[in-house]
Amino acid sequence: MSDQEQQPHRSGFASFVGRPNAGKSTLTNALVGSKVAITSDKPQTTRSAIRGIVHRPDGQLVLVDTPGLHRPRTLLGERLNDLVMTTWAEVDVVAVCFPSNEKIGPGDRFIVTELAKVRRTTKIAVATKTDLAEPERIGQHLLDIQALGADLGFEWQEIVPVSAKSGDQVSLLSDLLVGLLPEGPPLYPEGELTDSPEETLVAELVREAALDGVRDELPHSIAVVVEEMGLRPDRPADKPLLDIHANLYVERDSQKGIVIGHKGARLRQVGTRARTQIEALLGTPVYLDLHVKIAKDWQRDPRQLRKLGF
Ligand SMILES: Nc1nc2c(ncn2[C@@H]2O[C@H](COP(=O)(O)OP(=O)(O)OP(=O)(O)O)[C@@H](O)[C@H]2O)c(=O)[nH]1
Repeated sequence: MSDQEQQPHRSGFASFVGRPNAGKSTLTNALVGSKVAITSDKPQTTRSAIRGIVHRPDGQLVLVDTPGLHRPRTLLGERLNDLVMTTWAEVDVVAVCFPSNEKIGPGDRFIVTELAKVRRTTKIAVATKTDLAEPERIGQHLLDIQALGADLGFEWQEIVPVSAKSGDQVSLLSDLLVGLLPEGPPLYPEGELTDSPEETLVAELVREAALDGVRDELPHSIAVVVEEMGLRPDRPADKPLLDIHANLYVERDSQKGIVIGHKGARLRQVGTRARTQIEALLGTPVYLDLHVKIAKDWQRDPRQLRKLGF
């Protein structure tokens, strides 16, 4: 037997956290090797806890993708922060992402201050987007990250520089994360990339398509709910068609106009883009029926929030 075969199998959960746009979703995708978490140039696109699963001979790493933590201003903001804190206490490892091309700021400090309160969980730091920074700058960044931990009274278990774009150090990060998990058998069947319901993934892809190119204030006001999803009956086995009916919720009439566009042109683009992504994900031709609805001030209304799945 080689050394590798004698190693115990490990399994557990890790969560990437960090301020908006820190590169958490992209890193999740790079580790899992398939598009399961959405990415966007717009901050705060990750709302649901979508998990990607890394299957390896020596371990299984379940990645829990949480929303960004930020100072709450609405009821939705508070719910999101609660969700984040609960997740941190439940997972084995929290990996805080600090983009290498940006200085550590008050947003990072806020997150790490909150994380420091969660005692049990192993904390590591990831310097993301190293392809966007010079080596000297990365060196300083790593020192700053270490100092931030020390300042808040703890030591990072690891500090790892990574580029999800170029793939540099991604497999090292995978090794480190698996090494930090407890011994145990796989938690999910092999081949499973995510345990989120397909509806959640579909809703996220529609939301991603709807966010593309819209004004900065709009992203926070869009929610997508998949009302119905199923294979169309009476289709030949070799020509399946998946029917998806989804509602795209905005808060105000003016936002509805923006999403729909002139004579519906923008909504058609959103539909086409989302459909292409969903087909690629599920491997089935899709008929996507998309409607825009107004849920007035849904971010502040508990009943609306529950209906929209928060
Ligand atoms: N050059 C480069 N860009 C990256 C890298 N990782 C992420 N990005 C880009 O940074 C932006 C934000 O990445 P995301 O993965 O969506 O960031 P996030 O932290 O999940 O963002 P939120 O969901 O808003 O919290 C996207 O435009 C990515 O393409 C990287 O390693 N190198």
